[in-house]
Amino acid sequence: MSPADTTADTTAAEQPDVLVSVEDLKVHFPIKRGMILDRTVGYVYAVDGVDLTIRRGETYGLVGESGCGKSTLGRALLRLVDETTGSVVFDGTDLSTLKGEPLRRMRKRMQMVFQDPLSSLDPRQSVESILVEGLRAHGLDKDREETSSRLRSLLKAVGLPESALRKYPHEFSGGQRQRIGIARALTVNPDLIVADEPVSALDVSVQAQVINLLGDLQQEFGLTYLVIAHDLAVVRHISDRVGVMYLGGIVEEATSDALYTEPLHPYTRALLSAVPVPDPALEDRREHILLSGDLPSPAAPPSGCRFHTRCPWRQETRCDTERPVLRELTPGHRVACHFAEDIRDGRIGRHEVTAEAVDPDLATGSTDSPFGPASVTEALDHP
Ligand SMILES: Nc1ncnc2c1ncn2[C@@H]1O[C@H](COP(=O)(O)OP(=O)(O)OP(=O)(O)O)[C@@H](O)[C@H]1O
Repeated sequence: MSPADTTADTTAAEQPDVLVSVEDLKVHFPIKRGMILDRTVGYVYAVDGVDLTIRRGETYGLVGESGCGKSTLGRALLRLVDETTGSVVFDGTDLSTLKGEPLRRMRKRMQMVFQDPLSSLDPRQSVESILVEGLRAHGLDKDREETSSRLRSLLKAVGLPESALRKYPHEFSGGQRQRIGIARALTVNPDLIVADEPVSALDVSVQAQVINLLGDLQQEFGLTYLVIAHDLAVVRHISDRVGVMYLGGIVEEATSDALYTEPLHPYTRALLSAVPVPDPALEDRREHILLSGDLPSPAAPPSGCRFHTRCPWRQETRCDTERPVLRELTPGHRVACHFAEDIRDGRIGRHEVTAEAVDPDLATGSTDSPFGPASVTEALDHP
């Protein structure tokens, strides 16, 4: 472990600017069979060893394919699902040590915004009663005057007129409904908001408005966000740092700029190469990595590196048997990949990367990144 790794790993929980610190978090759901005996016949390894810190006032974006464990991780941060092992420390308190009233008080500081505002809002309740319910759950609805002025200022903050209070969810557009969902999360003055696919059910133009709103509210209320999305463009816009998840683990984490301009993990590069770009000239020049095969089942994850079954850089034996650790390869940029580590540490010289190490049908290289694709392309072009 490099000195940089040690610093990042040991002091995260004690740093005053860290709001959430997750250590080796695992959430394994039992798979049950049998009508009477209800035997456990296996587990879904939804979250399988995640280390993560979120700083105060930061937006951390979490991306990955459907089923990789993003929502489960988000829910585990809020203790909406119990961890199997590992810890979630929120503002210095290990959440697993709390129950009853202390847990309820802590939960008030963490709220969730959901993907589909229509299904997350009760159609029989007016906006007023939806918002008051949020306050009531935490005993904040005692004073009528205060409640009413709080509701009005919340609506103003999310850009809805006061008349919205008397209406019902079906009377609003998708974007307006998401504004109501956000107002509901804000009723209790949270520190952290976990937004799970907050704009993926909305039209593109409305997505931008809601993303801007989240940014404005962050400034106004000093919020910290975990934004979960499968759309890399959404996360890029809104996030300070981004983590890429694959089969229960984070495989790469960096500032938004670094991740999008210098992705180091082959999975991240495959995801980015699938994002359409508007300029056809750029499209021809950029890297195209097609991943072979489907996402393996989280109930039977591959041994060693979880990504090895689809990886164009797979090193035989090592990647099949050793699980790479998320390490800092360049300052602030953490990657879990043997191949990327070997290049960084000079164990694989750029000139030594052979066609056998890179399946040319899968990875066709590019000239964009100085560390990743460029090194592979250079090596293939100059054996
Ligand atoms: N309560 C549960 N019981 C059993 N399995 C679960 C449960 N919740 C989630 N899973 C499984 O855990 C895995 C990860 O699911 P999760 O919803 O966290 O992924 P995701 O990346 O958020 O995907 P999506 O974007 O489709 O929601 C999936 O295989 C899912 O079926």
